Amino acid sequence: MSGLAGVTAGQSAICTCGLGNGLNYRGYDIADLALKTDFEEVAYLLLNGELPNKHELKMFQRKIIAGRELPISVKNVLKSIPASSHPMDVMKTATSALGCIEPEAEDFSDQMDKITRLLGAFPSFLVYWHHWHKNGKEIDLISDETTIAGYILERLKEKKPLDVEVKAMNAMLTLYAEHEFNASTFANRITASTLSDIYSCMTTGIGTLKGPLHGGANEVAIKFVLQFSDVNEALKEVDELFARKEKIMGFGHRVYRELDPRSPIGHQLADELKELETSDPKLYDIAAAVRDKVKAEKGLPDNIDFFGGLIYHYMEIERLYYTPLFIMSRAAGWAAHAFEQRANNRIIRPSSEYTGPEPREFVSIEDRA
Ligand SMILES: CC(=O)SCCNC(=O)CCNC(=O)[C@H](O)C(C)(C)COP(=O)(O)OP(=O)(O)OC[C@H]1O[C@@H](n2cnc3c(N)ncnc32)[C@H](O)[C@@H]1OP(=O)(O)O
Ligand SMILES: O=C([O-])CC(=O)C(=O)O
Repeated sequence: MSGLAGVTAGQSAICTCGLGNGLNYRGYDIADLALKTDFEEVAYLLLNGELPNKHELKMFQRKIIAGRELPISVKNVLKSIPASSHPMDVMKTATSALGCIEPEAEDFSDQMDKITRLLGAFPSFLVYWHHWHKNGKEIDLISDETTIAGYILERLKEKKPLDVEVKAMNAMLTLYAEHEFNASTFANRITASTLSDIYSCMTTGIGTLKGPLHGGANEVAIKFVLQFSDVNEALKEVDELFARKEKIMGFGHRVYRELDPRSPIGHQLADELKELETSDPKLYDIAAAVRDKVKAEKGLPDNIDFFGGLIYHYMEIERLYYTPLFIMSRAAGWAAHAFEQRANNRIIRPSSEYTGPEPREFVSIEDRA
């Protein structure tokens, strides 16, 4: 039970990992959702329990679009965060700042409005901070672009994204949107169980997601792939890592011992993106060779983060922005779990097995050796 492995820590109707084809959101297969919907449909599904009809989707998208503009005080906070900060810390701080200015009602009656606003605001936090610090300019956050995927790409790169990029971004947002009791969702649920506000749930999730054993793995995975000039060099380094018993980020999973059902979709997206003029297809070959060797020799499957890093690299997105993109998607899952927890709440407070000293006499500081 180290790391709570195998412990069922509660009930949830949101997602199953390992049943059916491997991953379902509210009963729908991840492959259908990732390749046949926009992320907004998936976010709506997670938050409301059902897929939206056309009218419901339009209303939801409208609210997200309206959530893109930020209060001046949040913009000022973003300007004051140094360019050297980790973008995950930027996201966490901006989320807190917005929560100070637009707090959630104490009875949570506006919880759906608050998360819809945040789904609009999360991309704005990143693009506003990015352009202020990297290009010295204040970017206009208002846009008619209907999808979050298109908005992120258009505003980050300041040009119209290609269809293949928007398709891949939409799919990535969907693949990352929800994953049962993973560490960040569970942490967010604990915060919800104390009846804290939605911004605190989100910042809890962000802080937990940042670590390289969880969301931060994709940043490390692409760094690993980029250091090699060919497949042989990469495979030699894998042998050396095996010999030193070091972990390779983007491999292994607590739940999926054979296959992460998101990974084949990631392979397909990377395969499509490697054909872009700006892409280096050799990186795909290196990643695929490492994937096959680690699986064949250690039995470890690549998780979504291994090819996830490559997909974002092919879209020419800065490496340290990969995990912030994860927030923009997983926020829907976190909120669905926070709402579910609130609807049937008991504070989450497990027990620990004590391994410290037996009860003993107190010795005052004058008498201590
Ligand atoms: C979206 C996501 O968050 S997906 C996860 C992203 N994280 C990563 O990719 C980080 C790298 N992977 C890991 O650290 C782990 O596999 C985790 C954190 C994902 C899962 O941890 P656990 O369930 O505790 O895995 P566990 O430690 O039981 O691993 C089983 C065995 O595989 C080995 N192993 C697990 N992952 C890796 C890896 N990435 N590279 C090399 N060996 C590994 C472990 O050392 C262990 O070996 P042992 O039995 O000889 O001690
Ligand atoms: O479920 C986990 O432990 C990690 C993961 O893949 C995710 O959060 O998407």
